[in-house]
Amino acid sequence: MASQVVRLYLRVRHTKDQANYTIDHKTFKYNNDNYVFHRIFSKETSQQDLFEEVGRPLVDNIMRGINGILLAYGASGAGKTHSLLGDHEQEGIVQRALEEIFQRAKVLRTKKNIGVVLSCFEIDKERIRDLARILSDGKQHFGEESLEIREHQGNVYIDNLTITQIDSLHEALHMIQEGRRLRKAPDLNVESHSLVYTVFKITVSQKEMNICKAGTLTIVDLADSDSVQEGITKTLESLRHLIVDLQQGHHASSDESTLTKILASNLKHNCLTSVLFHINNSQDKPSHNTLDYSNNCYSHINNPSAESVVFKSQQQIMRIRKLQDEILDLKHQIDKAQEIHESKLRGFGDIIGFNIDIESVINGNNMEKEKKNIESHVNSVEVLDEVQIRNKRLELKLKKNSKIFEDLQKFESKNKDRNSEQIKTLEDQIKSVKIEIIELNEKIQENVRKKLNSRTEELNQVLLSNHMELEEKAAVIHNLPFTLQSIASDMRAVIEYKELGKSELEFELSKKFQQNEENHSKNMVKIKQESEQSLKTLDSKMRGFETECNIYIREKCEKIKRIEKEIIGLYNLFVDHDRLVKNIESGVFNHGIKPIYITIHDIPKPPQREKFPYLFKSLMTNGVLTSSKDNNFIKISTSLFTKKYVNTKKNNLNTIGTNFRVTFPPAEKVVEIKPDEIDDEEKEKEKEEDSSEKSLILQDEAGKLQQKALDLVKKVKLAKMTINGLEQRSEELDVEIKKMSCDRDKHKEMYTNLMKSKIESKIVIDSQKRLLNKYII
Ligand SMILES: Nc1ncnc2c1ncn2[C@@H]1O[C@H](COP(=O)(O)OP(=O)(O)OP(=O)(O)O)[C@@H](O)[C@H]1O
Repeated sequence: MASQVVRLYLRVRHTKDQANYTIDHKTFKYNNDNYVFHRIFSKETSQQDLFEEVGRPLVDNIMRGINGILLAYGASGAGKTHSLLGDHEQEGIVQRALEEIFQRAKVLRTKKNIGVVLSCFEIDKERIRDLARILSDGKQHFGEESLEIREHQGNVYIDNLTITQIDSLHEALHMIQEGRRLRKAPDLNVESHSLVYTVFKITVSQKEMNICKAGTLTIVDLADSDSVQEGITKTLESLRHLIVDLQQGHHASSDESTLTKILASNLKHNCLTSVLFHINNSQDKPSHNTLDYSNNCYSHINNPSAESVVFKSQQQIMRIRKLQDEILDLKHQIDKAQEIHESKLRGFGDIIGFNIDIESVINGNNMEKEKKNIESHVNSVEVLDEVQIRNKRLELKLKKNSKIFEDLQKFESKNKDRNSEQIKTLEDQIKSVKIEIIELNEKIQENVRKKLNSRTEELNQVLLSNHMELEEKAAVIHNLPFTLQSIASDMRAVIEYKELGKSELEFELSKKFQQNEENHSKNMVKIKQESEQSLKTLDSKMRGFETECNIYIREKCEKIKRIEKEIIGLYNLFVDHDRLVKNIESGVFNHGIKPIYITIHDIPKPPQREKFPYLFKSLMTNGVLTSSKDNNFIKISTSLFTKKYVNTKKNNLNTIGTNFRVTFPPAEKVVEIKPDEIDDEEKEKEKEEDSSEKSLILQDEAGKLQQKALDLVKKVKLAKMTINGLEQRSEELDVEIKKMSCDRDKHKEMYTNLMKSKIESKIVIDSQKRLLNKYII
């Protein structure tokens, strides 16, 4: 039966100085409770010390072919991963164990065939995820599917798990590093990997002659012990049962959880299980889960007899090996002694001339008979005494040796029974390893076959495509000289064309530039001239306006003066006229019935017409006065001339409103009223009326003049506006001139740009020339 040893350790992570608990080498005291461990590691314990105490015994065992399990237990952040994997400054137990294994393997490889295989996976809610799936492209991939646990002839194994043959420490560390990196979403959710178990499995196999032994070390970074997740508490509980069962020598029930099922494969054979509990003292109260759990385990394991089982069997193995060596040594000694004895007997027989039956002497069959025979023959010889003494000594030695031999045979047969059990277990182990190896081989072969097939297919395809490509390339190469020749000729043509184009371009550019310059200067001159001309015209126009205005104003002033004179004259006339009118009215119109005849010459119109040309003209145009063709009568139809000139016919006097129609009767019937007969008063009245009429006309005239003056002002304003417009235009012209100078600058810039592009195109042409030369070469 396989023997088991369980060791419990505690590592306390100190992040606080004061704590309400004390620790010593083996006991953790919290309030009144004592928790005992095989060893407690405090803050002073370095990673190396931890490895020496916890890791090295496990490494020693797997190098002897004894399995090992290391479980890191504790709340999240207590330091489980730190102990197992460490950080970039301080490596953990896993790396140090691998270092130790590879160091030992290096020494052992001179005598033995050593193989190290590594696998890492994690258990997340009872699902197994392979962390080290290395595909053909050599990259580490994250297997998403859950792997299955299978059993074959009592051996538990994970189907399809990547088991990597590791040849160097560097490879192993790289794989551990990758496995650690690939743990479930470590970057996205810091706490997520506290809920999964990370497992690293290291198997070291050794083969010497036909003897093969292998030991597997399974290292588990357990999930957060404080987690209330049902799956985790269940697994930890089943693990505790497993540990306790192992300690009590019961059959370990491993069906409860995935983890315990996996561990069971290690526990089938001799196994050393170490549980490293972790506590972080930053919490005011240490994690009771951890302490209670450890306490539960410890109460069952503190039984030294159990621990001694494995050591006893180890001692036995050592003792057996020692005894076997001793037996071989003794056998060798006996053979040597026999050889010496034989040669001496032969020498002695030669001396005494007696043929001794050496076989019988050695076998001791006829020892007594031979002795007597010898004694009877050599009694007389002194030498015989010496021979006898020697013989006796030899006899004694022989007896002693045969006794030892018997003892050894007895011991061997005794040990044989004990060894047979050990050998049986070893054989079992070898068988299981062999099966594993065969399965692995089969898997590897299948994988290799699949990969080979796919690779061959790929290669065939590649070959086919390469072949086609090569053929295409060959065709291209075949046509290359022609293509190159045509390219060369094309290039030559291009260069020639470009050179031509270049000179043409240069010529055109310089021509354009010159043209631009000329146009520009011409434009400038033209604009200048135009602007000067327009300014001059404006000036002359202004001057013309001014003189015109002056003349007009002068004329008008003269006119006004004349009108003033007229008004004065009219005023004088008015006085006479008024008097005349008054006379007429007093004589005839006061009652409106008396016929009055007025001869045409009484009307001052004809003589007045020349006298007051403006006034008459105005009266005529306004329809105030209308004369008949024969000048026989004058029609007065305006209110302005009410009661001024009245011609009456007998019984033919019409009065229409304030207007009077004056009709001149035929000559024979006209009663001539001579001017002398008209009263002075009437004359005065007439004059007055006339002058008022004239003054009105003059007023009217003055209004018109005013109107004209206003028109003139308007014209002046218009002229001013025109001047302003012209000024504006000249400003605009200034702006245009500026713009033109800007354009000139732009043209200059364009010219420089064109020159630049010319240089660039020259460079391109040169490079193409060079390329062409290359092609030609
Ligand atoms: N003894 C120690 N010395 C120095 N640093 C430590 C120690 N123990 C833990 N740490 C640091 O504390 C942090 C948390 O530790 P770690 O990740 O090992 O805890 P954990 O128990 O594995 O937590 P989880 O279960 O959440 O993964 C890490 O940064 C680690 O480097």
